[in-house]
Formats: sequence, C-alpha cells, structure tokens
Amino acid sequence: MSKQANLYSFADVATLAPALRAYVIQCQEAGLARHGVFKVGVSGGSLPKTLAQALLAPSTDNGDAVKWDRWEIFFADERAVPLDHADSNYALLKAELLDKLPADVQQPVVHTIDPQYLGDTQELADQYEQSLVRSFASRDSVKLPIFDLLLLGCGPDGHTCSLFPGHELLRETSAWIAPIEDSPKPPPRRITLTLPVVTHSVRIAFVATGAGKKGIMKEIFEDSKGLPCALVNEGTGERCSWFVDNAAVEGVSYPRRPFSL
Ligand SMILES: O=C1O[C@H](COP(=O)(O)O)[C@@H](O)[C@H](O)[C@H]1O
Repeated sequence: MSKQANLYSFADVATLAPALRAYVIQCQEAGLARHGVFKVGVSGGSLPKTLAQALLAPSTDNGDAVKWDRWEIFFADERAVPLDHADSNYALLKAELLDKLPADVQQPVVHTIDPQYLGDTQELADQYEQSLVRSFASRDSVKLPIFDLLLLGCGPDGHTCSLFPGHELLRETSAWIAPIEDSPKPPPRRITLTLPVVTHSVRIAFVATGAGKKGIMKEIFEDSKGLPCALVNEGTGERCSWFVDNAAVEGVSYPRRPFSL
C-alpha cells in the first residue's frame, strides 16, 4: 500500500459527496468501536457546504447512517469573533449543516470557543485547549489528543486550519491549540490546532474543489516548499486523503487513486 497521501479526484462535487460520506462513516464506525463516540475536527471556509452535501443526503440503509448523537465536533480553527458573527466558523457550520439536521435527529455535541475570552487570544486558545483536555482525558496523561478524523480545507496559499505558510506557528511543538494575531487572511485574530495535533489524528481528510485551487495543488503535490498542507501530507502519509474535483487538480502530476474504502 502507498505510504503517500491518497488523492481521490471526482468529476464534480456531486460525485465527490457520496465518497466523502462513505469515508466519514467508516471513520465514524472506527471511532465508535474504539471509544463509543466519534471525535471529529472541522474547518470553516468552503468545507461545511461540501460536508453538508455529503452528510445531509438520506441514508440508503446500507450501514451508512450518520450517528449524529454520537458525534463530538471540534473546530480545527476558529476566528476570535462572536459565535453569531459572519466570520465565525461555528456560525458557518451551523448555517450550512447543524441547522439543517432533521428535527427528530439529536444534535451532536459541538465544542465552540468561549466568547467571554475573545479579548485575549492566548486565553481563548488555552480555554479551548481545556475543552480538549476534558474530552480527551487530562493533558498530563495524554501527550496529544487523537481525533478520529479531521476534515480540513486548503486555502489558495496552501494554509490549513489557521497554519499559514512561513508562519512561526508551524514550529509550535508543545501547545495543542495556539493563538494567532497576524493571520494574513482576515480576520487576523484566531486560534488553531497545532501541526503536531493535526498529524497525530487517526485520519485526515482534505476537501478542495474548484479551479481556484489548481495552482496551489500543483505546489503542494509537486514542490511542497514547506507549505502547511504539504507538511500534513508528509506527517501523515496514507492516513491522509484528499477529496478533490478534477478542476482543482488539472495538470497536477501525482497519482490519483480510484476511490475505495
Ligand atoms: O480561513 C480559513 O480558510 C481555510 C480555507 O478556506 P477555503 O474557503 O479556501 O476552503 C479554512 O479551512 C479555515 O478553516 C478557515 O478559517
């Protein structure tokens, strides 16, 4: 089996979505078998919309049910803004996905940032890290939290979470969650999972679609240059899978794999 990240390419988002769903369900079942809950971290940006397309589709009753009541959702990164702000990753996930769950479905547990700490991003990060500590057992006994799955986006500059190219945060080795005050993409004040936490996850799935991602996908898969997304690929190998549409990887020299679980 390949030790490199898997690259799965689809004609469009409509054909990508069922494959992404099958992959998430497999991770869900593995998480439930391991510890009775499914601990998943999600990004903002374009991801929630595609995720909603994948997960809100009706179940076919072939063991592909999303067990929302067993999900614990964390944010791979979050902006230091109120939870109902237009820039909030939580607000985006809520609008795209959580608010669209059928009324008879029990909502998942969602770990948001605590808005009372918005004035101090270090405290905001520390408090969010404490929610991970409570969920994943104490920091003393667990060197790093292990997410069952991280669902990540890839920015047009190769950033993921709020880990930006060339930023000193890429060298963070001890914190689980770190603050950033100078994000090159607005808004500047954010918190993010650190690279060691990302690469420690059981599975990592990137979702990148559209021709706007073509240039950066070429750099990530052909040149790397220490881009954050490429560092995740290098740190996780075959535990990492990319779900992309053909437009995003046109002209990219990297072996595509036929999708299978
Ligand atoms: O700022 C952010 O951007 C990235 C990428 O967003 P996309 O719209 O290019 O998919 C996202 O993954 C991250 O969560 C968000 O805070």
